[in-house]
Amino acid sequence: MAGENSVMSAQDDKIHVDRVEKRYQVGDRQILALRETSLQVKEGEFICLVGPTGCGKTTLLNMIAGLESVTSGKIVVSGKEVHKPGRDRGVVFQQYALFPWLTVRKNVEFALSMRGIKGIERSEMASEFLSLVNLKAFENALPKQLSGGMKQRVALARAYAAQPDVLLMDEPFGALDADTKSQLQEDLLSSWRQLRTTVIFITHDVEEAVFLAQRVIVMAANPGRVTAEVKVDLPILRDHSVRFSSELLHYKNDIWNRLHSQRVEDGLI
Ligand SMILES: Nc1ncnc2c1ncn2[C@@H]1O[C@H](COP(=O)(O)OP(=O)(O)OP(=O)(O)O)[C@@H](O)[C@H]1O
Repeated sequence: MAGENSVMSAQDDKIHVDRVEKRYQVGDRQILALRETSLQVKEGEFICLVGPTGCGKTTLLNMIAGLESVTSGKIVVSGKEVHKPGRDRGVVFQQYALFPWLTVRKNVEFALSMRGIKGIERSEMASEFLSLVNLKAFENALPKQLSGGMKQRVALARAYAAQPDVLLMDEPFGALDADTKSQLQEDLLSSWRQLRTTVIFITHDVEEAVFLAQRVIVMAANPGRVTAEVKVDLPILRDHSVRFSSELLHYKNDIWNRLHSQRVEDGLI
């Protein structure tokens, strides 16, 4: 792995993906979805995974979530080997997995109930998380009355309310228009600065990856693998001005070039 930031001590790691491989059997064919892959993520770090379709981003995320098993190697989160899903790891998908029969507030309160929080405390905490994603005014609406961006905000509030140690996000803003997407990116960063959850975020959008991440993991397909890590040294406070800065453009071009040269090297173009 061409890692600029791969020297990290094991005790700093919140997530340690250790020589993990994933194979799927499809009929009499074996698919190597992820070739031996290692990755370390520090507590409170925000990393993005980028790469072409089929490079194993979702597979890797699902294995960290415990939704998929590893074929070999191991994944350790907070010092414990992952064998199944757990409340320490929250997942946010592209499709907002909300309960359609519950109001916005009840959707968020549900996550708090799962943590055993009841009564006034639950109600107050739900209000805080709804304010965090700017949805207080819509707390009594049902999901079907909301736009895509608003539904995704509810999904975020619910994920935050579950207070996972690790937030795993699979293209959560992929289906949104550009304006809503930028707003949600800025909101996500501002919530992350407050909550300091460890985040792994998948995206196809290189600009989104650079804007959000402290480190971008670049992947390639056939077989799925990590080909580079790029440390993003942009200010921790990233607003609109950072989005159009020459520094961001520099990182964006660097990652584009890496993705492009990998495709050339793999004989795909
Ligand atoms: N359940 C499955 N059974 C068989 N093959 C699978 C399964 N899930 C994923 N794959 C294969 O594993 C490889 C990696 O898939 P994965 O969905 O992880 O890629 P991805 O990088 O997330 O792609 P995309 O960007 O299109 O979402 C692909 O070749 C895919 O076809």
